[in-house]
Amino acid sequence: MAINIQESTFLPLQEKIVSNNKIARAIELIVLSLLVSMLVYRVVSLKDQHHYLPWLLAFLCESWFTFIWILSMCTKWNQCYTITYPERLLERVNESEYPEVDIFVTTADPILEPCIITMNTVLSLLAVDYPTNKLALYLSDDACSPLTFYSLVETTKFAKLWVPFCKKYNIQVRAPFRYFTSNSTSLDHDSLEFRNEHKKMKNEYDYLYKKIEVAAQRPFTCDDPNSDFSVFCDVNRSDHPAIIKVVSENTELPYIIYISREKNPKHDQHYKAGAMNVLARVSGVMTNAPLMLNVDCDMYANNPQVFLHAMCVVFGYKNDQDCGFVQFPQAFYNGLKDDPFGNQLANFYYIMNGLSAIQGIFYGGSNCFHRRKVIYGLSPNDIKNTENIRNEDLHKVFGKSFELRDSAAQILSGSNPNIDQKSPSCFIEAAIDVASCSYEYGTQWGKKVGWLYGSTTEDMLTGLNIHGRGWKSVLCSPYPPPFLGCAPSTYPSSLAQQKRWATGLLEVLFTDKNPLLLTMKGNLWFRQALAYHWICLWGARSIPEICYAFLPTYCIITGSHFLPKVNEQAFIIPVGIFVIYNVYVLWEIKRLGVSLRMWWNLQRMGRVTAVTAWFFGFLSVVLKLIGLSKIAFEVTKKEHKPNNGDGVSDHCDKNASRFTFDKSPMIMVGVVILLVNMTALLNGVLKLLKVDHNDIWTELLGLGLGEMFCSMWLLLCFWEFLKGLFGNGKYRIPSSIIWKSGVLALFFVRICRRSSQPI
Ligand SMILES: O=c1ccn([C@@H]2O[C@H](COP(=O)(O)OP(=O)(O)O[C@H]3O[C@H](CO)[C@@H](O)[C@H](O)[C@H]3O)[C@@H](O)[C@H]2O)c(=O)[nH]1
Ligand SMILES: [Mn+2]
Repeated sequence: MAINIQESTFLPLQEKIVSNNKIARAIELIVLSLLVSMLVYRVVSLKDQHHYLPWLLAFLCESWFTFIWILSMCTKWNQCYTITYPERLLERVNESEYPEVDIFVTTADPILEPCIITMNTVLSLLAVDYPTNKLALYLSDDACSPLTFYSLVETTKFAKLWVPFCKKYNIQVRAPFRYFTSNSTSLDHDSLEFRNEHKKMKNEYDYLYKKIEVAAQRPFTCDDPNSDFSVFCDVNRSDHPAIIKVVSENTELPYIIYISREKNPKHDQHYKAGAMNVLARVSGVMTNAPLMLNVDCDMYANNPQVFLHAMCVVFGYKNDQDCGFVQFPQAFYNGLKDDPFGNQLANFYYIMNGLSAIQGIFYGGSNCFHRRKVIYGLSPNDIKNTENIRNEDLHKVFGKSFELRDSAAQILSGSNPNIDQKSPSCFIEAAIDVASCSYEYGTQWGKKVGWLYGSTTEDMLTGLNIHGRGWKSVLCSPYPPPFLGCAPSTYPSSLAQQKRWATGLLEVLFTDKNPLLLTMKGNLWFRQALAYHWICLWGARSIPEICYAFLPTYCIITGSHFLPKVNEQAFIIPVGIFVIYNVYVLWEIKRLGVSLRMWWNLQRMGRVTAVTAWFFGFLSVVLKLIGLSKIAFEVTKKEHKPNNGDGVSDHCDKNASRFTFDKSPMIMVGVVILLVNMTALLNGVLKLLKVDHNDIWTELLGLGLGEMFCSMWLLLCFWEFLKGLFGNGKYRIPSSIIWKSGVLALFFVRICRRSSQPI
């Protein structure tokens, strides 16, 4: 794929900009030294304590927090980002030299992931600024739904109008459901012709929308055995043969192929990773493009130049090694104001730019351009001669399909992959073969090649493995945001997502791709390994967070201390940490141009998520490790609000950011923390009321101001839960959960009381 660009005579296609990070580093070092002082203080003053337990626990938790602080500091130490210049690419590289790209879209459930959303993603990708004949779009449908197939067929018809329309008028937003909302349709073209065509497009889209909506409401009939839909008759989504259909081979559009891989309850399906591997193989057989882009079904292309930006990175380095994959950020179009559930990833900014200064951004599962050879397991500089690749070896790695072995050999040897100009439908049989359940047995799929199995965050594991082989990766964040998706819009779905992430991330550490192993045995950089630990330990962080959250109440109830008293000099240390840390995070967030409210939400959700979703993630990994349960990939619900012209309906809905609750036990620890803190505060206040005015200061000191403050802070963090105790309908925490938590809270209080009695 290398093209001859004499770098010296041309301006670069991409540039790495290093940003000044001195102030942030200084503050982080100050916080670190305070954390260390706190630990030292704890060791030194342990002998003066009457109650060892809280002191010891606090010491352990704070050691852990310090460790996490060091991980994040190392990740964020240098900050840089990449900018790309597509106009230079257009000037310099002839369209015919652009590499082919296979586009993968995955969907798993037409109800949780409404077809119309997936189809908008498909349309936005079909219409990108890139030569049509270089693209093939594969839609993987894990639900084996005739509705999805039908929608794709109908969408293809609409695309024949939509794609030329977008290109002719250089439309900026090419997902119709976003385009036809009043705020994005600025009608930049004023001509009568444009207005007519615009109107026509709107009607056609509405028609498509109706058709899909109507089809969703009635079951598919099996009257005509010759119809395209007959294969879907009475199909059981978890037990059916592979269905692969070439929906379009017309040259006006990219190739469009529908895939529903074979499913059989006897075989592990490996969820999304399994789907991705089938996509890799089927596309390998059919089009074998050297690059592949993968997106989640809700991540539509919001910037029509996104492929050009990606090519700037692909062509922008002399060495392929510098760019194993190009990741675009995950941003959301339905993001609620101020991110009440803390799931829009804004606070990742500095971590991401920090990674860019190490080995490169993590693979995020969507919005990523991969090199096929990297996915096929090559290491940098590991281009094989075709003669060296023995057929037997290929067999062991890629499986028995001749077509796939041939195409893989082309990729591995770096020879021009497009010798074969046959159309995809010539390979249906071969494609069905490689989409079968048993195909992977005895091969390296999921182990060394393709998307790796063993974690529900297959993205993290796969990316880690790529970095482990010594590839670097690039984060590219052009404006407007290249992809926009659907963030979970309710608290329960956000919880489920966070739990899946915490589970999958922690699972990564227990595979043979553990970052430390890869640093020792492979080519993962040490600091990159630290960064991987920072993210993979999310689930484990729940334990110290929970312990720490119980300390203030324990101390208040038992009359003991886990923080220095106000009249001690050391009191300044925790106060310093608290103040500096919070002001620092606020400053970080402010620099991103977001509100104070968002800062509060993120900091609050940091506590809440850790003790709820992350804790359950931790538990599921423990259960898996001791062999008691298996982990499933629960798809998050994508909301499609039919826009009635305003397009911003969710933002106007005042209740959208209110917490709703379902029966999930995940929030239980949070409720217990809330209840015990309320008890402790009440306890403290009652004690104060009883004492004499003159003694109030001594009493306050005795109670421990630090502990009282922590307790109050926690109450504020769990404020939404407090509202949930008294809310109505879906805004109320289910009584069963309140009762169970109440019992646990009482139990805790009793233990505290008992341990405070003299033995
Ligand atoms: O059995 C499955 C399960 C899921 N999916 C697809 O996987 C994608 C991601 O699922 P989603 O429920 O949207 O998960 P998110 O948490 O939003 O996704 C993030 O986190 C996942 C790992 O947990 C990554 O796989 C995703 O790429 C990343 O965007 C969707 O397109 C699904 O259709 C499948 O194809 N088959
Ligand atoms: Mn998603």
